[in-house]
Amino acid sequence: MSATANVKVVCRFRPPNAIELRESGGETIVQIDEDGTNVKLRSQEAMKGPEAQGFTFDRVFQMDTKQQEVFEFGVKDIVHDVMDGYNGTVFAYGMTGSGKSHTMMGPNIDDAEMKGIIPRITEQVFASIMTSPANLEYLVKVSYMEIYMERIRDLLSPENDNLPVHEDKQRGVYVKNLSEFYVSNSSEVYEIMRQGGSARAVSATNMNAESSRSHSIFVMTIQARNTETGTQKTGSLFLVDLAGSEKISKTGATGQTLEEAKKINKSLSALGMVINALTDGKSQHVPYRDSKLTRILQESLGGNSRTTLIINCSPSPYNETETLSTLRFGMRAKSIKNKARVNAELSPAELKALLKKAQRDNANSAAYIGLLEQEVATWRDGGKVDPAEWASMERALGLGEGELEKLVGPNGARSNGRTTPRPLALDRLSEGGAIRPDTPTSTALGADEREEFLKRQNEMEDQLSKTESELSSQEKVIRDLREELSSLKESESSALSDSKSMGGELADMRLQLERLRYDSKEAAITSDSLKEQNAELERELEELRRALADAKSTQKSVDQEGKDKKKAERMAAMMAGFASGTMSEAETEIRASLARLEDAASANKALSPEEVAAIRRQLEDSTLTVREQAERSKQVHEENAHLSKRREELEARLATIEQEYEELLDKTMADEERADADHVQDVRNKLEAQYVMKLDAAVNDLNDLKQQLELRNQEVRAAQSSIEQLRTANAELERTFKITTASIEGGKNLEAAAKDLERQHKAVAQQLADFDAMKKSLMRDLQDRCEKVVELEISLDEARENYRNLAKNSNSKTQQRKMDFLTRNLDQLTVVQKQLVDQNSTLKRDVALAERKLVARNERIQNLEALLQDANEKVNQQNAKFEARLQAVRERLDQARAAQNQQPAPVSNLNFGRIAKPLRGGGADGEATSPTPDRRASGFFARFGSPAR
Ligand SMILES: Nc1ncnc2c1ncn2[C@@H]1O[C@H](COP(=O)(O)OP(=O)(O)OP(=O)(O)O)[C@@H](O)[C@H]1O
Repeated sequence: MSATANVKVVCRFRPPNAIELRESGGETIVQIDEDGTNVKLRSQEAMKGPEAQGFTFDRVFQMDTKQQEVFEFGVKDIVHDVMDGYNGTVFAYGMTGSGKSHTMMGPNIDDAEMKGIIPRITEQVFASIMTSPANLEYLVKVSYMEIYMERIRDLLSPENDNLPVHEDKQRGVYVKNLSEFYVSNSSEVYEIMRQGGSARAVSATNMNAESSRSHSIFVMTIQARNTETGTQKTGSLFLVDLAGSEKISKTGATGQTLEEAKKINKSLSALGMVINALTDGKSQHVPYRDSKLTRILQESLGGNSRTTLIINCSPSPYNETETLSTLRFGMRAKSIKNKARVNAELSPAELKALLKKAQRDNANSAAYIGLLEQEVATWRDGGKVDPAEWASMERALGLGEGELEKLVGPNGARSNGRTTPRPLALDRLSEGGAIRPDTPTSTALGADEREEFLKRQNEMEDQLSKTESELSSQEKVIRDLREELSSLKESESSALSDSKSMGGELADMRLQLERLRYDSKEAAITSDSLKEQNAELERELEELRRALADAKSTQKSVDQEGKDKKKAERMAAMMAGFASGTMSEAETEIRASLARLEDAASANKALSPEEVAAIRRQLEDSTLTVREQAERSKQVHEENAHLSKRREELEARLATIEQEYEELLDKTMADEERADADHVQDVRNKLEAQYVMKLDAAVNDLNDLKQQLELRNQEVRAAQSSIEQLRTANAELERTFKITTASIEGGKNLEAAAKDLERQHKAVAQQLADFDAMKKSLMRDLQDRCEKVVELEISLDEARENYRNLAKNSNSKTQQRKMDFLTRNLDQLTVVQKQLVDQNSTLKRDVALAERKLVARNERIQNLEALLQDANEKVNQQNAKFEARLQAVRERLDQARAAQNQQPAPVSNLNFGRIAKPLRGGGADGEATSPTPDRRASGFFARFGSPAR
């Protein structure tokens, strides 16, 4: 039931790929002989030794070999073996991108032309079941796993990571907890392949856009049960797509891909070591346990398996080194010897027969032992036993000489020329029970010890796997955390850099703000200083004005002094005129009367009544005259009052004119200060015209007034002289009256006359006193008026002088100088004022500019502050996000920690394959010719009590 056979090795070259075409222009270095069994690379021609002849394999496939052809020659037979209860292995080996996956699975499992070996095997299995005898019932189950980063992962339940490898007496080496799906047709297998394939670890490298980063192992277990005999055979087919060996320099692997490459290369080198140990003929120990791959393939390499190795190679010189290495690997593997046997379980009847036989054998052995013990006892007692009497199985069984040999054959055990055959039933039993090859470690152990060893080993594997799982989940958590941390660090660093740049901007802005504030302050200071300068200049201007006004007032006071002098002179002249008045006629008459009275008195003679009457008349006349004069004086007084009023009006008008003149002059000066020299002349001309007009009017008024005053003066003078005359006449009369009084003392008539005269004299004296008082007041009044007239005349003269000065219009040198001085001053003032105005306007412009800038900068500052606020908000938001992410990471960490202690339940999207579906042989070799669904599933229905059976 067992047969030793070498590993079958086939070699397949693929067409050059794009990189090779680019690098080597499609050149190939492969020579395959006509038999299609030997391949020689170009470099081998120059070699010496065995490799110079090339490499010989069971078959070498050209670049254009079809998938079907590879299947037909390479693996089709294995399908039959597996269905007969043998284990089978097909595995593809080669550098990355050499076509392993293309060969094993194919680019598309639904493409009849391109589908690879695994789908074809699947179809072949179900086709074989269809053609197998009807008394055979099959159960087909599949598993799909990968070894990724030295961890076994169930591709049909990817959450089952890091599964442990176990070994026991019955099953040999197997993966514990690997999910198995019962399948009843190719479609279900394809579905499983698709699902498992989608879970595989694949990455793009420089050498292969879809590089397998794991070793994938598709396991198909076929259990065939003979429904008649109860015999059961189980064959497992391992379809292995190894990850490709790769040169890091070529694949450009980095990071995780580099880690994967390291693990891939390590496990492939472990495979190479196992093959070396198996083939060098010296090694006592085969290092199966050095990697998960070799551990799983333990049965396939040097064990209970019929194995085919497909080495995939590149034909291009670009990959010649790798191809040579692959070919050498294939050559070494070719010499591995496997001892495949049928994995059969005996039926109860067979077991019974065997038991019976064993019991019989046992009885024979007991008889033989009895004979031996007798012989031993004789020998021990010092006796001798004749050689013909020696105990033998033949004697124990009562057989004749040589009959036993005939019975057991030449292989029977011989001891000291005695045949001691091993019981056939035991052989058979031991064959059925010990179907697994012993592991190197356990070969030296007894059966019980070996079992104990395996049990212990499995426990340790479980622990190891658990620890590895924990470690890996810890590593995953750590990796995740590191990633989170790095992303958080990145975001933190970006936030920091943002914050820094914003801080920089903020600092810049603050600096700008500071500078602006400083500029603004400076501008304010400059503005203040300019204002001060302006005020200073205005003060200077004011002082100049004041100086000008002082000069004017000084001029005025000088003029006033001259004016006062002139006034005094004129007053003296005017008053002198009043002093030399002529006597009036009445005064003369009175004086004549008085003279007569005095004469009469001196002559001491009495006056005649005529003379008294004459004097009386004269007195009455003089009284009348005095009255008239008083009346006249009153009128003059009234007229004077009227004139005074008029004069006051004129004075007021003159004052107004002067004031206007002053204002005009000031205005002109101010205008002159502001206006150009041309304007000064215009204004001056206008002023002169106005002044001349007003002066003419004033002169006319003054002339009128003067004339009137002259008339009044004359009248006053006349009245004064009459009064004087009357006074003199009155005095004369008094004197005369005294004389008359004295002369009348002698006569009574005279006494009365004298009394009467006395009364008259008193009345006249009274009148004269009144007249004197009136005269005095008139004189005072007159003096006042004269003063005013003189003042008016002086004013008039001044006005005239001014007028003349103005009329001369700078003809006067003094005036010219004054004008020049004033013009210079005015020019200077104009220049200064212009400068000030310029400065002022420049300053105003600057201030306006600075204010505008200030406003703009304030706006910018506000904007920047708003930006800053935004940035702060963003930073806060980022911080909040960061916190939230940190919290999430913490939660995930907690969850991961909590999950560590819980074994995840297998999850699969596959909604079939969990219940065994036995398939009945199609009966092509038996009574039935065409399979029917009922027949195929008969076992299933039988098992679940279906009425179909
Ligand atoms: N015999 C062939 N004919 C045509 N194209 C092929 C052949 N063999 C491989 N290829 C193509 O070469 C590329 C690489 O093949 P594949 O992925 O099977 O390589 P691999 O050995 O599995 O690589 P890796 O070890 O990196 O997974 C694929 O695009 C595939 O279609």
